[in-house]
Amino acid sequence: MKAVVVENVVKSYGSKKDLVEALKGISFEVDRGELFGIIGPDGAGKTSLFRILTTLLLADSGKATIDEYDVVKDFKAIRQRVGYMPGRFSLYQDLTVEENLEFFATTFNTTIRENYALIKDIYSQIEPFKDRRAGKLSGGMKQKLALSCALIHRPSVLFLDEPTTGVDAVSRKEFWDMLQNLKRSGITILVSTPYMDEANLCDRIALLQEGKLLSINTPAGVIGNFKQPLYAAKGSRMLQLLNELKTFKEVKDAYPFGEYHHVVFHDEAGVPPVASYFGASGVEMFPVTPGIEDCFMDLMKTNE
Ligand SMILES: Nc1ncnc2c1ncn2[C@@H]1O[C@H](COP(=O)(O)OP(=O)(O)OP(=O)(O)O)[C@@H](O)[C@H]1O
Repeated sequence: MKAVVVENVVKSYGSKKDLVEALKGISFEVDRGELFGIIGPDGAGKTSLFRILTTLLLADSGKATIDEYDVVKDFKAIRQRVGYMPGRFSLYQDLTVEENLEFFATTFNTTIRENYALIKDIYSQIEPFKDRRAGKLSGGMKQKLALSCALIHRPSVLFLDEPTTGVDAVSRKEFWDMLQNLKRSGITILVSTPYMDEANLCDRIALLQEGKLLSINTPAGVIGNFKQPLYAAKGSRMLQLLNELKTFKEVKDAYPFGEYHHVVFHDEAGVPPVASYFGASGVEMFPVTPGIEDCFMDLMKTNE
């Protein structure tokens, strides 16, 4: 049984003149117990997709099921089965940590004690502050409380919409460690993120751009499909270098990447003439292994 099945889901907002096509026919499946990442920049359609799958928004067309329950017909059953941590902080700022958790537990007809074992690792880190109002917590602590609340009814499928956006690097790392532990307890997790480096921590990823899925694969599979030569380049005048690189017919794409530019060539034959031209003017250029971000850039370029 698949935990999530999405078939040709379409969602638009607005009307004719200012129509926004947020999802342009999305299809994918998620296996039970998988940690599945939806990777995409702002506005790609991640939130719309999650809201449809958690029964908070109706799609214009297409079909989706969670644990074989239909998101439209069986919305009540799905609400019992899914946990949802929305992108923006969704907790009651004026309630304390413990009151927030109790509120969510009561909504699902359960108690903190009944499911304490599931949230223990996460909740115990904020439990010393259980009398503090949620609005007074740090970003990382809010995130842990929101995750505890999304888990308190022991969901079968957990949806996390950009859980690490705006959270510091240490808390981000901790958060992903928590997800790996949750995965071990058998929960299916769908997590959206704009951070490419987090893609490597998922079992499989779907790359979403302007409402379209560009690729669905394991992180290694996505990288394995990148076959073109990729080089890093650095010179004394980086903007000029970037513009100049783009004028070569051998260069498929060039974009800033940290302190370097990444240069994608159409094929190996195109590398020597470009490398020797820039080598003569003191530009440093060497081959690099592609990462998810390079693959995403390339898929977007191809998709244009
Ligand atoms: N209620 C709405 N009315 C009109 N347009 C909307 C509405 N909600 C979303 N959109 C638009 O639909 C597109 C997809 O938005 P969505 O929030 O699903 O993407 P996202 O990947 O979650 O991005 P973000 O991280 O910025 O929320 C965007 O262009 C957004 O502006």
